[in-house]
Amino acid sequence: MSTYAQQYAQKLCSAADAIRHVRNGDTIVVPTGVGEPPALLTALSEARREFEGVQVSQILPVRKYDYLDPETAHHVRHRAYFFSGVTRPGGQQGLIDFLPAYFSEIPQLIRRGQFPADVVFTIASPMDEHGYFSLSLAPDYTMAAIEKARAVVIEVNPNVPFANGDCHIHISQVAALCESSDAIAEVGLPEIGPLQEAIAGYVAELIPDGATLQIGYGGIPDAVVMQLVHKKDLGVHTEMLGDGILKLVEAGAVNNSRKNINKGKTIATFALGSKKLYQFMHRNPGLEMHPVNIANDPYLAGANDNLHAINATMQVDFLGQCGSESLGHLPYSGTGGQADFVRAANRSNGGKAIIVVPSTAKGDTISRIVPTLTPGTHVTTSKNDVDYIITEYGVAQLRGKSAHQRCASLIAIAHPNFRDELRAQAKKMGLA
Ligand SMILES: CC(C)(COP(=O)(O)OP(=O)(O)OC[C@H]1O[C@@H](n2cnc3c(N)ncnc32)[C@H](O)[C@@H]1OP(=O)(O)O)[C@@H](O)C(=O)NCCC(=O)NCCS
Repeated sequence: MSTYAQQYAQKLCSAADAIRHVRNGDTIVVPTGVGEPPALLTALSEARREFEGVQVSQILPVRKYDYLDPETAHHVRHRAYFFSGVTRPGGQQGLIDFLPAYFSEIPQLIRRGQFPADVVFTIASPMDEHGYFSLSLAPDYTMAAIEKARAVVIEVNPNVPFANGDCHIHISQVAALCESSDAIAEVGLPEIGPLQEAIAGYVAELIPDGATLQIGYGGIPDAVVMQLVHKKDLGVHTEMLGDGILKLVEAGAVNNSRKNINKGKTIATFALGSKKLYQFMHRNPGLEMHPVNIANDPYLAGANDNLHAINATMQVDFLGQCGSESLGHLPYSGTGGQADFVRAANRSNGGKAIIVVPSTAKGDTISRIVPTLTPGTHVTTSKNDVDYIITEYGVAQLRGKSAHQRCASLIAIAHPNFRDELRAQAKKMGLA
């Protein structure tokens, strides 16, 4: 038996035993989305009443674990870097606190000790012959937390791909490990209707052959990629690797040949999609998974010419300020990498920062283009960063434009039912 295999055997235990590395008052850092380790979080949930003051910090939890029970929050409590469907109700009721940050800066906040990281719980691929595991599904802020943590506890699952990049941990760095074999959770592509198609059509017109893409989170960015399958020589430098990007690779639209950095490689920091996507990641020389301080760094991503960043928002005011993460004061998601990639695209030669938004919400009863953001709205993309806003009625290009010009361009792409009212408001505000 190799020394690595011996260490593996010594550290292997049940999930119930592995979680005993957690002490009262600890913060456990868990990777984004499907990087979460279900067996460890289930064991923590079962034993939660035996702990006091433990926090779990994560972006986008996928499964609903019992530790989220508000009755036991003084034992184990979630603290969100970004809300998902399972944590949003708790966030909106004030039961789950959140940590505002740019995704690219979470590793730095962890390294500086401003975001605590005492223990890491992560899913991992099986170990290779050199003693390494791949944290391919989400190296994001997890690699920084591993440097800082007292104990790294991993859940080894044969369904986790062994991907390339800076996403590996050695057996010598692991305090304990357990094994599981459940399928990795799958997240399908959203339904694409006429509205999504219309917005995606405008976006596709702005993207030239040879562009490098960042595709954001939400229904419309996914719809956009379907209209890019006939483009040529596209590159990918993104935060989230999803099935949309896989479709572009399969269609031959992506070859990364015209990137200025990481030529020939697709770059991402977490994956969320189908089993097929996870299999595509396995030992794929055309893909590298990197920590988010690399993947989302605006200077690095923006070193690629023609970087086109496509992200979604929920509300846009007359200056172009985007509220992409809350509904008024109620948290909905988080900043994620939106501002990172808007800034990256603004730095890139020939780049474009594109924000997509349906013109209305709630069955055409609410305009998403508004004179001022709803009080309490968290601003995700600022007026100085915003560039293209696209609705199903067209494109408003805002960067370099005055307040009056921005207001007129945004009203022109608002839903027709709201345009007169918005013009009247603009007059009152001295913007028309
Ligand atoms: C904005 C964001 C939440 C979009 O996700 P989405 O699922 O496409 O969001 P939707 O536009 O469908 O809106 C979500 C819900 O809020 C409602 N909503 C949106 N805007 C609204 C508004 N202005 N007023 C009232 N309700 C609104 C929608 O109706 C929808 O409700 P429903 O689920 O009951 O239908 C998501 O893109 C995000 O979190 N962005 C910030 C992070 C980011 O961009 N990261 C990029 C790198 S991956």
